[in-house]
Amino acid sequence: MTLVIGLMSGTSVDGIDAALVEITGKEFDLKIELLQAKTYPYPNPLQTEILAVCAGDRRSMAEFAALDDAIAQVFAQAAIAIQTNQPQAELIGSHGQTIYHRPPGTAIDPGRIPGINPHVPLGYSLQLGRGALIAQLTGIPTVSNFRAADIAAGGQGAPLVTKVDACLISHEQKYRCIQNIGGIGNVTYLPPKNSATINQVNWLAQIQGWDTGPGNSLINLAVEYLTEGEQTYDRNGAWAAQGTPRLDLVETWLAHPFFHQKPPKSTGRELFGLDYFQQCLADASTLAPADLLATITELTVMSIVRGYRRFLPVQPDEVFLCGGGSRNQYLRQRLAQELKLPVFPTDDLGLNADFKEAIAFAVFAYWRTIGIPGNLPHCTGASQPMLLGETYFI
Ligand SMILES: Nc1ncnc2c1ncn2[C@@H]1O[C@H](COP(=O)(O)OP(=O)(O)OP(=O)(O)O)[C@@H](O)[C@H]1O
Ligand SMILES: CC(=O)N[C@H]1[C@@H]2OC[C@@H](O2)[C@@H](O)[C@@H]1O[C@H](C)C(=O)O
Repeated sequence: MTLVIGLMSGTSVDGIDAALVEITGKEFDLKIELLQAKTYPYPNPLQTEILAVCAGDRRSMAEFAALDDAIAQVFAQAAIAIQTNQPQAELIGSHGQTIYHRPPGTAIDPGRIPGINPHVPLGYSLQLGRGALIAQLTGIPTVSNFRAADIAAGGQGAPLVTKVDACLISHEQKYRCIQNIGGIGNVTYLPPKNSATINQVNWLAQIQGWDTGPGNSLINLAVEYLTEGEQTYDRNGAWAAQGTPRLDLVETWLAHPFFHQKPPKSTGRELFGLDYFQQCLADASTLAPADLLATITELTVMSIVRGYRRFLPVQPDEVFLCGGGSRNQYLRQRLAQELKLPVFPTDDLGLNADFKEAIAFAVFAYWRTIGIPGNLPHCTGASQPMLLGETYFI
């Protein structure tokens, strides 16, 4: 049994999810017990700084390094706090804060540096909150920078949780989808374990996972816009539920090439952030507030539904939600209606929907120390299974 802390802050940039877990087993016998879990909100000035940098504001390298260390400090504080009245953890797995994500095959600023080809064969993903400082401040060995190894092998570096989902919540007979609705959405498709013909390698090869597009990112931006910053999200989807989605606009927005691209695929705030929201707003300028929110929520719903129909070999028997969007009742209801399927939170499988990603990074750190690869290469597009993360000892 190993006691591990998982730390995650996602694309919503709302705070650090910390999970203290007991881990036993390895892959197919992997078991976790959640001892303590809490979200520690970012201090306001730090959140503002992160959002500004994510949105493309420029900083000097000295300021950038200071931001890296500021994030590491609040992650370390979260790791210390989550152990209150608990036994001391042996290991930390810290995802850090994604500041920038560029999938392979995409290049920016062509020709910005004369004589340099901007088209390189690898993607790029930057998470701040360096593990070295977290290890130093907590006195606990820390694994971080989990996406780099998958990207080095030609992969997207995301979504990574696919293999953790496979090991923890697949079913013997049923086809399951595990849908995360954070800032961005991502799905894990899990065929029944007994469908494997019949060894575990074949079963793993049938699993799929990709980023579905926006989760709550556009919904949050819409609420902030409509309330002039007074509110940051549509609690339980209550506001959207009062509106009617404009389906023609949803269809227009679904024409975006990302939704048509075959997996492996990943995305971030770079694609579904402020610029994209402003384009949506320009299309929807005449809509009443509730209709705007219903329409933007419908985009998340239909991007998920169409993705399943287009890319899955077999439609799921049941869908489980995680991430903050699993608490949006309107969104959940719309998904269930469109999919004509039961949709539950992963809590119903014994896996806390709010902390599943933090738990996953505890598992990745644990796998790193016992030498088990964390990625499913056919899902991320990497050439091979990779040990994920860099370990820092004190
Ligand atoms: N009760 C609720 N009703 C509606 N939406 C909610 C509720 N609780 C949380 N959310 C939404 O969930 C978001 C946070 O989700 P989560 O913490 O899963 O995101 P994240 O981890 O930052 O994202 P990602 O998975 O993309 O990295 C909030 O910003 C909000 O939009
Ligand atoms: C680059 C990055 O941080 N991606 C996140 C983000 O949030 C959801 C989705 O986009 C997913 O691809 C990923 O996180 C999860 C934990 C993953 O890698 O599986």
